[in-house]
Amino acid sequence: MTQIQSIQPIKPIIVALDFASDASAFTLAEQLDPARCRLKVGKELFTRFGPACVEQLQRLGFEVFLDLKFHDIPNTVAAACAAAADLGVWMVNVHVSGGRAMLEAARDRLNQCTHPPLLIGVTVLTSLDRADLAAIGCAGEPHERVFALAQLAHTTGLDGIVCSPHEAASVRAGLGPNFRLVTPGVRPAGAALGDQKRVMTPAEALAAGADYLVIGRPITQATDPLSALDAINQSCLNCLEN
Ligand SMILES: O=c1ccn([C@@H]2O[C@H](COP(=O)(O)O)[C@@H](O)[C@H]2O)c(=O)[nH]1
Repeated sequence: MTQIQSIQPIKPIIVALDFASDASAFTLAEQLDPARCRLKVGKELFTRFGPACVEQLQRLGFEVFLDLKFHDIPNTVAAACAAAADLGVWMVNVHVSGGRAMLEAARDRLNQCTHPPLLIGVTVLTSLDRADLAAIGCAGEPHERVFALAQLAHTTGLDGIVCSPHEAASVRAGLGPNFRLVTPGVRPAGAALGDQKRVMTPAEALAAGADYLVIGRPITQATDPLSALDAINQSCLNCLEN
């Protein structure tokens, strides 16, 4: 398999802790190893349990991706990004469709922070296909819109984007090895897709140039989440070695 050049990290998996109970999230986190994965706190966990749950996961030694997908007027998004930096998270994200001024405001505010998190732009949600985009007035293929949004994120100084693995190779080729590609929409072969529409396996996503793979239910809903993560990590290792 040809490895597309990128800044592949040693631990590409970000486990999405989408739980309604903080006890369930922490029970899983306490079994996981911060040397082998990062964690993602999204809207459900954060809305129920707030910054305290992020701090508790960081105390366990994990780097946390705060996935709140900020999308608002520039002043509001910049302030929210500063709040995320104060929380000490590793990565934070905003919707690129919030526009140039919003992206620049977020970038400028984080540049003033001592330890800024990686600033990542969400392009086209992995649950959307061409028909879904058409229904919200966006003509064309998802990859075309992803690439246009990726270019805007790149020119406004973001550290990378969220896209599906399907767009990773073209964005990597167009925007170079240092632009971080974070891909949800990742499913081990045979796993249920759920609401994801633009999907690849972990090895395929890495081979396409993804840096970080966001994986939730295939790990968190598995009978044995640790074995599921180990198997995915092994498939990633095999891919990176080949
Ligand atoms: O385009 C996007 C952006 C974010 N997500 C988030 O990733 C995880 C995926 O979870 P799975 O259980 O592996 O489907 C979830 O937290 C989403 O909010 C995404 O899926 N697509």
